This record gives sequence, structure tokens and C-alpha cells, in this order.
Amino acid sequence: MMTVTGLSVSYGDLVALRDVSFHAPAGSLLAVTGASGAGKTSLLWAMAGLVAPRAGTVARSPEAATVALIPQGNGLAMVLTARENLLVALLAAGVGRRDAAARADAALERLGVDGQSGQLVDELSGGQRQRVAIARGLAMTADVLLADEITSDLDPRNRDVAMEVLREEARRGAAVVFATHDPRAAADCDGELRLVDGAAVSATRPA
Ligand SMILES: Nc1ncnc2c1ncn2[C@@H]1O[C@H](COP(=O)(O)OP(=O)(O)OP(=O)(O)O)[C@@H](O)[C@H]1O
Repeated sequence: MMTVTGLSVSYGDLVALRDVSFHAPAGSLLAVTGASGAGKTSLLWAMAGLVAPRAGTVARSPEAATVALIPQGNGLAMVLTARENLLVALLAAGVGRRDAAARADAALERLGVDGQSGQLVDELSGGQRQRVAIARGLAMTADVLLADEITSDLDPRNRDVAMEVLREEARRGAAVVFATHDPRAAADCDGELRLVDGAAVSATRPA
């Protein structure tokens, strides 16, 4: 569904990603692992089209029409409520008002933050914010879901819920790519791309 070929990303003189190739098929959950600074976020941003590659390509098949990114550090608007954060994203994507409301409410409930729906994000705990950000990505029902370190602030129970959500998204047919430091979370995925200093050192593919 999404194929990365010979991808390099640099910021000025700093090369963050070098000659990385991999394939994210529909219906699979892939982990991107590596130490801090290894290039995981740079890879996801390049896949989302948010950073231009210095070399290489990111190709999407025709069925990969929509891409959603759950960014590291949540990327929520603090001055909006949890529900408004989801609604803004859905309405901006062209989803109708009634459908957007239903999808927002269902996603907040799936992540167990429906009780915080009307609260300003600024008033939420770190873990609650992270769950609202996951809910926003879930509500987009994208063909490709890119999830960047989405379990870092979660307790074990909510970590399991987040992993189940990613798994369900893959089961729905999405190509899901999940950047993580957590070896246990990576072990729950169908395959793993391991980065060291921006280079892919190993890759296991979905069976
Ligand atoms: N906007 C930027 N400008 C300059 N350098 C950057 C920028 N973003 C990332 N880098 C550098 O690129 C390299 C890869 O960073 P990246 O955020 O992709 O790594 P990461 O594996 O996601 O790290 P972490 O696990 O800490 O989030 C690092 O050396 C980082 O300092």
C-alpha cells in the first residue's frame, strides 16, 4: 500500500535517514524501532509528506488515498476541548458534521476518554492527552495510519488498548506503521524495521 525506496532525509548537513527501503502492506501492523535520534520520526514524517526527501521516493498505491499521522507529543490544540480537536480534524478532511460527531464520540469512547470529551486539552493529564491524540487518528479512518511513540505516556492497561486499536485498524485493512522504543510493543507487531543512525539494519516482514 505504501512503498519507501532509497529514502534519505536531511536537515541541513545532518543526515537523519539514509537509503531506507521498506513496504507497508494493507492489513498489516509494522513497527519502526531504534534508539532516540535513530530517524523514526523522520521516516514517518516523510511518509506523511510533511518533510521532503533528500533522495528516494514514497509511493502510495491507489487504495492508499488517505494518510493519518498520530504525532509524537500528541500535537493537540490545548485551547480546544478533546472533542473539538477531533471535530476540527474531521471537518477539515471534508467529513460531514453529523458523521464527524459520531466518529469523534466513538473514537473517544474506544480510548476511554469520553468522560474528558468536553474538557480543554490543557486540563488533561499526559496520558489522557495521548489517548485523545490516538482517538483523533482513529477517527480519521485512514488508509495508512502512522503512529509515532503513541504508548510512551500510557499505563499498562491503556498501552494494551492502544495496541488493540492499532491491531483493529490493520484488521480493517489499513497499513499501520508504529514507531516505538518499546520492544514488547514491537513484538506485538507483524514485522519490524530497525533503524540505527538513520540506516535500516534489519527488517522482518509480515508473514
Ligand atoms: N527539525 C529538525 N531539524 C534538525 N535536526 C532534526 C530535526 N528533526 C530531527 N532532527 C535530527 O534528526 C535525527 C533523527 O531524529 P528523529 O526525530 O527522526 O529520531 P527518532 O528516532 O524519532 O528519535 P526519538 O526516539 O528521540 O523521537 C536526530 O539526530 C535529530 O536531532
